[in-house]
Amino acid sequence: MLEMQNCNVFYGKAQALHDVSIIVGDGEIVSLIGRNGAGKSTLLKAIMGLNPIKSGTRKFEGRDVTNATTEMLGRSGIAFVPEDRRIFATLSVDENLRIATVMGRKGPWNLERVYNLFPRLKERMNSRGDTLSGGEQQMLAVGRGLLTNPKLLLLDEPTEGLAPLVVADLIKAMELINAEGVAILLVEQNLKVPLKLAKRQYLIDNGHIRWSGKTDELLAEREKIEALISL
Ligand SMILES: Nc1ncnc2c1ncn2[C@@H]1O[C@H](COP(=O)(O)OP(=O)(O)OP(=O)(O)O)[C@@H](O)[C@H]1O
Repeated sequence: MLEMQNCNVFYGKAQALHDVSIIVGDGEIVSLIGRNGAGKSTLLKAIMGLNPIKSGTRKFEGRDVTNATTEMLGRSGIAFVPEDRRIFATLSVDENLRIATVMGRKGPWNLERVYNLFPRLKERMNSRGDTLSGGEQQMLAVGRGLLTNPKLLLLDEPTEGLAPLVVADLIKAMELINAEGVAILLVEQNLKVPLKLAKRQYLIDNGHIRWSGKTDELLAEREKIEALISL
């Protein structure tokens, strides 16, 4: 579905991604793991067209979309849920969601289905964005992404800083979303959630993909991998 090949990304003169190649197959959940500052958000933004790719290629569903804009990539079916969630503080939960329905593609996800997936959002539908807990904000951000009816959802550290019970709810939600055929590229700093959800993993460090493989291969090399992400 998504194929990034030999991508190089710079901030000014500083190179943030070096020859990064990553593939997400149809309906797959793939994780991108790495410590603080490793280049995870930079790669998600490069996939979404928010960071220019200086050299390398981006393909989506077999088409070369290296030169596509963020809007074009969104219309093709990629949605990005950023780390800071970008909730509209003065709008209610319901208003935050309705705005996404205006921007979205046609498809199976609608307001009712998002409220079914996250009943807590329904309970809080009239609450302002700035009164939500971290977990509620994350649910809202994911719900908003879904309302664009993506084929691929890019999630930047969705469980960071959340209580274990909320993380468990989000894991269930991600499984349900994936069961509906939506592929997920999940960025996390530690292995906990990726090991539960993803069948394949990439490890990024200092802008380089240092390791990639199946989750059971990762488990066999767990100590080495944990050393790479915890330094
Ligand atoms: N807008 C920017 N301008 C300049 N340098 C940046 C910018 N954004 C990120 N960087 C640098 O690029 C490198 C990769 O940062 P990035 O945010 O992609 O890391 P990350 O793995 O997502 O980390 P985190 O877990 O902190 O979000 C870091 O050295 C960071 O300082």
